[in-house]
Amino acid sequence: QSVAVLGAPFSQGQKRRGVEHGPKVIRDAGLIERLSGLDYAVHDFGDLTFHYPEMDEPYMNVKFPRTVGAATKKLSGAVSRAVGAGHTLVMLGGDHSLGIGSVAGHAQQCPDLCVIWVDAHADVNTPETSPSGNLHGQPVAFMLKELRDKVRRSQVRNVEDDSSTAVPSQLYLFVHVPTQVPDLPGFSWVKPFLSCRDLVYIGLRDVDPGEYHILKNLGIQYFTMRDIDRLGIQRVTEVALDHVLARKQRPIHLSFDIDAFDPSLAPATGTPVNGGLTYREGIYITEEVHNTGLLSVMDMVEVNPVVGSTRAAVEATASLAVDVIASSLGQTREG
Ligand SMILES: CN[C@](CCCC[B-](O)(O)O)(CCN1CCCCC1)C(=O)O
Ligand SMILES: [Mn+2]
Ligand SMILES: [Mn+2]
Ligand SMILES: [Mn+2]
Repeated sequence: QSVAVLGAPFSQGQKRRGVEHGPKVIRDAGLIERLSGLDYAVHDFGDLTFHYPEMDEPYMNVKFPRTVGAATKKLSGAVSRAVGAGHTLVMLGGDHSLGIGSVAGHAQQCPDLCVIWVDAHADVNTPETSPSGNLHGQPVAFMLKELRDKVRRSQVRNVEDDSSTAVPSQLYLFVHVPTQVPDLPGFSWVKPFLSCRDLVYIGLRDVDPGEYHILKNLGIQYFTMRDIDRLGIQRVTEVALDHVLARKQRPIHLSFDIDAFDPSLAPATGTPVNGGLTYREGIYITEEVHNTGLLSVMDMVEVNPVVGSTRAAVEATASLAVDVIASSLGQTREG
């Protein structure tokens, strides 16, 4: 089994500088060595380079749409090629807007994939619902088929009129559900590919009102930190995995935002939220994902060394990221 590592030093999905240095600090924390120790053939693809369009004015209050669209398009090609070459892929961010490219590229190779989104946030704002306009809070919205134009047909009953000529019974009534994700400049390449039943969240604790409505209206399965308090991590992980795998075993895309952890463990991140995963809870999730034998691509995003207040804080966050990746790929606590 071979593992590929791909860095995506990208930060335009949010405002804070520094998250583009995520790949470097995670590598500096010994990622390649740790993976080599797990008897994988490890291929380090290095870091992508992104080209920044000169003009990239906000569109509908969305920041840097063309830059994010171009970066995620490039990432999707690289991810598709790596998966197509038979690698299990680790994508190092960079901010979570990269998830659009990572999951889209994976879906090109594995259209029946499921997504496990471990995060303090749902990242499912649309350009209309986003309070910030930052695209790292919107990636999931661009993946979901249920958030795009839907033409629904409902057959109109056959109506006889007095001239006894029946109205053609094939008269259709087109109901046009308003698009919730408009076409952004730079995003024309993104065709929605994921059904909301193939997605599950773990770790939510900071969800915007618009996101909450989307989660509820679409019936998306999610487990908040309160659910973990009530049910415990074992039950939450079991039900979450069952939700996406019971019907059908298929490749897993694990998109892991380091801010899923409590800020005391992962301080070097752009949008920290109190009351996050303990070390053991996070590691348990990744052990269970590994044990499915179905992990195909994982993202490790939002490590921002500039936000970390001290070197120790940065190193603790980067080291945690390495532990999460190694555990997802089979490192065990039992030897
Ligand atoms: C919760 N939604 C936020 C954060 C998105 C975090 C992205 B991630 O990749 O780190 O998960 C925050 C919106 N709030 C900002 C502060 C005021 C209230 C709204 C957004 O900007 O959409
Ligand atoms: Mn995120
Ligand atoms: Mn987050
Ligand atoms: Mn973030």
